[in-house]
Amino acid sequence: MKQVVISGTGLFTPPHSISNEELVVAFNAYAELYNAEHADAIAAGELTAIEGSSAAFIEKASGIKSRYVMEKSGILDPAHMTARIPERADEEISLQAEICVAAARQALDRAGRTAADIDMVLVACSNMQRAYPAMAVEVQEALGIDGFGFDMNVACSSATFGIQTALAAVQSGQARAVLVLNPEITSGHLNFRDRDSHFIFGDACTAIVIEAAETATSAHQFEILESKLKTKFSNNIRNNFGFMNRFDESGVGMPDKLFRQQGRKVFKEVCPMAAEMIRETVTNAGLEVAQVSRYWLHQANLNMNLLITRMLLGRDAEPQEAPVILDTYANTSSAGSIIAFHKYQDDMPSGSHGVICSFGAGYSIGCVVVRKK
Ligand SMILES: CC(=O)SCCNC(=O)CCNC(=O)[C@H](O)C(C)(C)COP(=O)(O)OP(=O)(O)OC[C@H]1O[C@@H](n2cnc3c(N)ncnc32)[C@H](O)[C@@H]1OP(=O)(O)O
Repeated sequence: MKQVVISGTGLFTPPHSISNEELVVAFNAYAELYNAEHADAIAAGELTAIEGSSAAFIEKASGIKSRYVMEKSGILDPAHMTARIPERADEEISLQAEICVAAARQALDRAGRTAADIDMVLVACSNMQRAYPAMAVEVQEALGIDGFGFDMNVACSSATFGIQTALAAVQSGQARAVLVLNPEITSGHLNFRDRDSHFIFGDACTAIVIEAAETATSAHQFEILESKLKTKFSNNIRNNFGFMNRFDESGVGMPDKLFRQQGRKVFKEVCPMAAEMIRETVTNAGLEVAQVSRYWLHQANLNMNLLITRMLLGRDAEPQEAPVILDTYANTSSAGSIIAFHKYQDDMPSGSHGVICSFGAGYSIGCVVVRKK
């Protein structure tokens, strides 16, 4: 089988950061406004008052201290509680394509490649800005890539599913090199009025170049040794937003058209599945867990990652074994494990092994075992 490598990665980080403290001030002001506005109904027991949020709870429950967003003032306005980003004209590049291009240029540079070397563009993420044309085709045009592109959505596992799709395309000869992009503007699906989840997500975009090892020239190559995907249906992470919402207008814009989850159930069910998948994929690669020196895990929740590595290693992971980026980026959905991979790979010696693992809505789990060249 043809050897395939990840030859470069890129990261777009949005310009604005919001600390837990800032987010909580906005949420609590919103809660006060809501409670005052509905005081009579609350007193009559018809509505429940909204309780305040707390920065200490957020950090303890999730490990998140801050998050990056595309626009900050609207999110922190208690009377608005979502980003203010004007719609662009059809003639302008769309916002999601723009952040793809920024991340892609970095990844191409790092891979020592140009647009002329890429045959396929995959935009793989949780939320697409529009129904069509495919975001990947707009990115392809913006970068001047000949060939083809398409979009795919496997929620938080979109990047690893994208890597496997790219791997298959290179192995089959469909593409010499593939650009996989994960533009996560998660502030669009996050309900900033929901106390249980208003702190969870942040925005970012990652890019990955995948190509045949025999022609790769990059100084940052990771050979893909094995990749494994799994899905199992669950309603515990769900968002009912979609093109059929308008058929039942009473539901348009309701909270179920945004991200919602049963966080405790997700925690309990997904951690063992992820640990098992990693073990299986490492074994399929002809390795033992002890031979893996780095885990670039999905960055949803610090406690999940601590538990998964403990299940695998039988001890607590050292900080460098499972790098954390969710403290400053929060959960960036599919981009999270790739941000960790992008930021924490240069110190690895040639021949060392690592695992990229994502898990999320679906449920979906993707696991990729790599060896530093
Ligand atoms: C895999 C993915 O990417 S999906 C997206 C992210 N999903 C995940 O991270 C799934 C994993 N789940 C989790 O990490 C956790 O369930 C979290 C972080 C979401 C929530 O933490 P939990 O400890 O489970 O909080 P839980 O909802 O049970 O609430 C615990 C208490 O804190 C309170 N609480 C909830 N939100 C807040 C808040 N913002 N501020 C203060 N207190 C709060 C609750 O009212 C509850 O109080 P009680 O014990 O008096 O009833």
